[in-house]
Amino acid sequence: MSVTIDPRRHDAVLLRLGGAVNDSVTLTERLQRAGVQVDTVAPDSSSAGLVHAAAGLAVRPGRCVVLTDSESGVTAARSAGFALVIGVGCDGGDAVVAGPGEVGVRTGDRPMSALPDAMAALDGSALRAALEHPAVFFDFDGTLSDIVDDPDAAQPVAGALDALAALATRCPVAVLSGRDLADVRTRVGLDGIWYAGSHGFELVGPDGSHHQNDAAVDAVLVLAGAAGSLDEKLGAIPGIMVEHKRFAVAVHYRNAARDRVGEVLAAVREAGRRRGLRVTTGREVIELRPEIDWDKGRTLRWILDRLAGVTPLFIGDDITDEDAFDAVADLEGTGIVVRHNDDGDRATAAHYALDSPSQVAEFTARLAKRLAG
Ligand SMILES: O=P(O)(O)OC[C@H]1O[C@H](O[C@H]2O[C@H](CO)[C@@H](O)[C@H](O)[C@H]2O)[C@H](O)[C@@H](O)[C@@H]1O
Repeated sequence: MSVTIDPRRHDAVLLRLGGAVNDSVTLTERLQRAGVQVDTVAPDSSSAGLVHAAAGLAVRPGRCVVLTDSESGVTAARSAGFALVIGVGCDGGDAVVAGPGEVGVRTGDRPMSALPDAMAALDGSALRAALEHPAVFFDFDGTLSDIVDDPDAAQPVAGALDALAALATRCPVAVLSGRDLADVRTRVGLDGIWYAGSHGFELVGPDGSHHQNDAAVDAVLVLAGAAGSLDEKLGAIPGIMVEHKRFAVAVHYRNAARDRVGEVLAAVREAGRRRGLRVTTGREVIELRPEIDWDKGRTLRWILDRLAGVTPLFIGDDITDEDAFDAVADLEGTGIVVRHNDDGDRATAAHYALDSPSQVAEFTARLAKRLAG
């Protein structure tokens, strides 16, 4: 089973190894070169010990990997909600490897803070070629809308809808959201653009045609069951909110006490394993989705296949937007990340950055003007 540590999702790796494990030094060097911290913990570290070690690196378990060669290590890491548990020759984790040499490390991303400013690139000549015939894709939360404590209160920032409407008269425009399709469509409310909900499992085209990923339909009932039991199990924890969407279940912990987050992450990961669902994470949220190779990157490609002669530009802020950044990079398009601090100065595959949803609205208005000639 191949497994890759991804600096966009993982800030650190804890090595909880009892036996002499070959290649752990080489893995440590590869991780450090990619900007991922590494620490060695005692081979009998408990859940609390692992959490303490992560805290010592100023890293949350939800963004930390544990590499362990014992079942007790797997159990300890899992029950504390660690992001990825890799077993060296032992089962029960998210992946099993024969040795650290088999663990891949993604390279080539940059911290958000190191990216050039997208507005300056638009005003100068850097984006000229890329924006000759663009199709522009937007994420919703954290991109068109400020992040707020109550997911139901999120609205597009001032100027965003006018700018989107102006842009849509000049080029294809799409909003690719993790929200339910009906939810994001209502919040944006513009006709004549593409909308994708639940990270792309369901879409509506500019002509109103509806599309869905048929392979995901079987998971709808499973997701409903998971939403119900997670609500029962976690709903009483102050600050936890379970959002049930047609093709996903999001468990929000933005408003929960920090010392309750580990058990929430662990419970959602366990539910995902038991029900054969995929687990993904976002800004103070952990989600279950159908176990299908489908995401915002695939969705962007699917839409592009139905448009002719355009170059994609994608603007997003979250980990789930990184799939779309990978896709646009592949397609020689442009990725713009909206900076934030929920995951520290995390790595991203985007090419440029903006500082806030208000800047996204301003960028979009300027782009619409530019395309109008
Ligand atoms: O892909 P997106 O359109 O960005 O959707 C991602 C998730 O956004 C929402 O949650 C996030 O925004 C909330 C409102 O600002 C915030 O309270 C929460 O902490 C964020 O995770 C939405 O509720 C989720 O369903 C989306 O998956």
